[in-house]
Amino acid sequence: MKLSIITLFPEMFSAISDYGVSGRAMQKGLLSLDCINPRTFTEDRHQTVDDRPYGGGPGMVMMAEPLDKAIAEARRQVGEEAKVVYMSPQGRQLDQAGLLELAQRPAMIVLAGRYEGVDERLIASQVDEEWSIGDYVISGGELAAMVMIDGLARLIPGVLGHAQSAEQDSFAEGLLDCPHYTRPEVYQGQAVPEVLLSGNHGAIERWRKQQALGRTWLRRPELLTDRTLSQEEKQLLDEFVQAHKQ
Ligand SMILES: CN(C)c1cccc(CNc2ccc(C(N)=O)cn2)c1
Repeated sequence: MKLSIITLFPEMFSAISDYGVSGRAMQKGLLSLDCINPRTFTEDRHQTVDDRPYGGGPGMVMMAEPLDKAIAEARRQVGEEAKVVYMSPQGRQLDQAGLLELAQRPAMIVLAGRYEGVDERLIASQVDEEWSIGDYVISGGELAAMVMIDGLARLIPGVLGHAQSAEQDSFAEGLLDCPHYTRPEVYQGQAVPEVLLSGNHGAIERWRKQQALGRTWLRRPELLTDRTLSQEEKQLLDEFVQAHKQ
């Protein structure tokens, strides 16, 4: 996937280009990231990219023209058909299903706004989709863009080895994750659940599924209403609930 990011702070993106899964995806050429700074397209001495809001009110608004020119340059880089995505609290809430959709795209232009937002005329003329990482405001769209890019990077075929594969992500199944354990077998007097040491892969798979269902029921029951449970899953959850109520 070819990504072009419109941002006043390109250096921030080293956090995903220089580390981890997203960094490796870029090294493997499975993901490319290029940042374009709207300040490059200003003509005044102060390189002005923001100004006070019409109608008054706190803060500043990003001006349309430098962004328009930056997006035009981005289109030249990643192709005219790339969608322009704007990170904002007013956007569609990002979830694992949304990441799967985004990961299918060959290219994308991501607009990371600062201040109180962007001139609405730019949004109306250039933005295809608004996405939000959650119902809260942070100081800029950059961290939101990096969260989204990190999440979609691991879903790009070939990025994760089969050993880490994202298909088995519990969230890919609409459930919370099961508990995980590693050495030592006993830590501060707490032993690893016997089943995980049994080598019985069927029992281990059932236990993990039961734990994922049970923890979802305990912590995020609303996720279960959107999900039809198989007969076996219903049984596993009932067993968990009975044991929980003892
Ligand atoms: C209305 N307003 C303050 C605003 C509008 C647009 C961008 C920004 C930049 N900050 C962001 C960006 C995204 C998210 C998110 N939840 O994805 C949270 N904060 C702020």
